[in-house]
Amino acid sequence: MPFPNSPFEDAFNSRMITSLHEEISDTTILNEDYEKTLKWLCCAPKITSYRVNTLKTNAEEVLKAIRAHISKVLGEHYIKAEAHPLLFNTIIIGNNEMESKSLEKYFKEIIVDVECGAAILRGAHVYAPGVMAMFSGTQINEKVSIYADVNKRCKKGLQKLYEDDKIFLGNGITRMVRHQLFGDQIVPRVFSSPSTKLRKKVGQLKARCAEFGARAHCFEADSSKILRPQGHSQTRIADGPPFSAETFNRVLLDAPCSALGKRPQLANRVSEKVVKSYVPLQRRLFETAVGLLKVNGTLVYSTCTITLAENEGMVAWALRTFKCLKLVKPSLRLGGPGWGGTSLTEQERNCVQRFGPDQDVDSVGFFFACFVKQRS
Ligand SMILES: C[S@@+](CC[C@H](N)C(=O)[O-])C[C@H]1O[C@@H](n2cnc3c(N)ncnc32)[C@H](O)[C@@H]1O
Repeated sequence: MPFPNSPFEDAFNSRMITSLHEEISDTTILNEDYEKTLKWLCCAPKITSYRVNTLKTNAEEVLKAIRAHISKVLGEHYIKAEAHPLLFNTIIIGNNEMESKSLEKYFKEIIVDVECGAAILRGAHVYAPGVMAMFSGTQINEKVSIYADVNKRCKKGLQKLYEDDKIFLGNGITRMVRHQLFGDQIVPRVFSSPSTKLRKKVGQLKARCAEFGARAHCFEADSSKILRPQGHSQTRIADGPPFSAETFNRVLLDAPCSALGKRPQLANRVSEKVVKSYVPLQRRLFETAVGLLKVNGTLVYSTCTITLAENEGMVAWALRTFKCLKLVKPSLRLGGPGWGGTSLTEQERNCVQRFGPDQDVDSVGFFFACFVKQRS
């Protein structure tokens, strides 16, 4: 089947994307723009950007190494790698534009889940846990065609032709056989608890910071509760949260969000309740962030979603709620203006940056806004 025009089911309430939290909005996003956005979400970005660690090397050196690797492995001019025209530490690698439509299809098929399918479309190899079905008798080093199970109905371990809707992703060569993928018996798996995982992540982050001579203080806390109530004595940052008001010069609130900007999304069955659950959390985190920020300090709010409520809606709410905040326009502009339909003026909509189908850079869908805290 062809790529879908929307990652959502027919019953999906499109107003979840274009309406505001609680308030009624009359968003000016046109139906055709909305449809274009949904189609854009289904396909993979045409580029992948990498930020070069300039403490270790520079973009030119990395670019040379990448180009040499590409030409050795895939042949000259197969994939383009370029320096970003405006960001000195960024490299852009183009997607292989070879049309999967023109590929020969093999008799033996591999069915993968939609998450694995999305990763493959971004250039990943097929990873074993994502495989749902493989013909019985498939040997190592066999040529196979790979499809995504777009309706999420394939039974794990299926060994014959999967007849439900499936999207052709490309061809590959098998490196494992069925019993390695699915096992002969059910093997219990031990999952680490979220806090074990988090501690491991924190340990890795600290080690990376130490490698570059940076001092990092990492704390495990609910960030909506890390502002010390007024009247309590000042503490040192190293002592951990809660922190006193006006402690930080800069705050990056890369907020938990509905992540609807992820690309590609072949099928997304997110519920209305889940999408709506983010704004209250984002508001609580925002309130803490403003409290922790010093006067003249900078706050950046960002999401990787496309909903009006979590993006322009949050900015409009923040400007109404915190009179000390001034929305500023970053000098570098790569994204487009914010959507209409909130109390933001046109000038304010031109201060935020929204990344959608109309930008020169074909990124994932995301949004950011930059504020400076003034003396109230
Ligand atoms: C968009 S991600 C941020 C990713 C991060 N900037 C990075 O580069 O790894 C949002 C993160 O917020 C975390 N989160 C969600 N609720 C939180 C809370 N109440 N306090 C602190 N972190 C929270 C999520 O676990 C998630 O890791």
